Amino acid sequence: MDDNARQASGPTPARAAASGDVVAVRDLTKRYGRVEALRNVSFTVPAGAVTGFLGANGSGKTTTLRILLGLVTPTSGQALLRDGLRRELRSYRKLSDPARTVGAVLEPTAHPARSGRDHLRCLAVALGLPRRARSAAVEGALESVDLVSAADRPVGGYSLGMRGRLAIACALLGDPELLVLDEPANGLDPDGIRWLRHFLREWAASGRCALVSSHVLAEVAQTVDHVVIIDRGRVVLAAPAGEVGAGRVEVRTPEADRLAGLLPSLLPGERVVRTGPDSLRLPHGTAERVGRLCAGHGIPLVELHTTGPDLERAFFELTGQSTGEGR
Ligand SMILES: Nc1ncnc2c1ncn2[C@@H]1O[C@H](COP(=O)(O)OP(=O)(O)OP(=O)(O)O)[C@@H](O)[C@H]1O
Repeated sequence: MDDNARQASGPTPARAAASGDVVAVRDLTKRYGRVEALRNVSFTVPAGAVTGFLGANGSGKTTTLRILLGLVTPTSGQALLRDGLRRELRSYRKLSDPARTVGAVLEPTAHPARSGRDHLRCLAVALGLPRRARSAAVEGALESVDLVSAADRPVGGYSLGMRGRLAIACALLGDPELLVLDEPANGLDPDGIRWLRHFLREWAASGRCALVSSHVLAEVAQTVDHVVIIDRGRVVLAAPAGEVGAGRVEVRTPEADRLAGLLPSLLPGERVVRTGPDSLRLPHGTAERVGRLCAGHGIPLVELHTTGPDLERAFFELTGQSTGEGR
């Protein structure tokens, strides 16, 4: 499908931006026999934002999301959602209106012989949507994911991207405040990933929020406002995306010892990290001062460069992955 055509639609801008947290995960531990899938996992998901839930395969993302959705019981701890009607945090099973609170895609499934529209109609009944609201909910969801033109075709003939979009349409049916998507970019082509990013940005712009898991950081890095990074069942970072992986200045010189000795007095207060026998790392914004300092003291520079904020680098450092993994 033409990307511009896809971008013309998106979630309906309906709600005023909400505030506060819509998810609070507190001290979640889950053991499967000897396997400790989660240990003391805690994080929150803010309203009106896309939160990326990132980690390598087997790090505990799906287990966390399944607990959040009441599908798995934790060994200890809590996973709470803001109840759509009562505006207080509750476990999924105690929500007064689960479909309006959270729409989720964990494992997309649809009967291959059924059309996308029929699949959504059946689900609208199963969700208990009022009869008079069902048709509008189904058509609205189809429009939001750009599937109107393919809605009457059997799902068996859909591409992977179309199936992914149908799964998101299912999650939209109850008009939820929160979308929970487990690895939605899996198997998507670049066009499909672009569509997903745009969809999520529009979704957040309409005042709602999403919790999106991925083991491939590059798929979601441009889209997320907040990140929660999980590694081997433990949260290693939870922060606004802009604060993760702050930029820095890398310096390489055969006279690194001499430079390191001069820096504290000439750049007071700046943190200097010795990264190797001939290399140093300084905070973002120090490059010009370091360059002048080296020129003034006759210190030869082999390399002086600034890197921008880099979520990807932070992700790989925190999870101990090499940059080639998971791609
Ligand atoms: N039902 C289960 N029984 C036993 N072990 C399980 C079960 N479900 C998950 N695990 C284990 O818990 C750990 C976390 O798995 P989980 O599926 O939550 O990770 P994930 O981050 O979602 O990984 P992926 O990206 O591969 O889906 C893994 O070691 C996994 O093997």
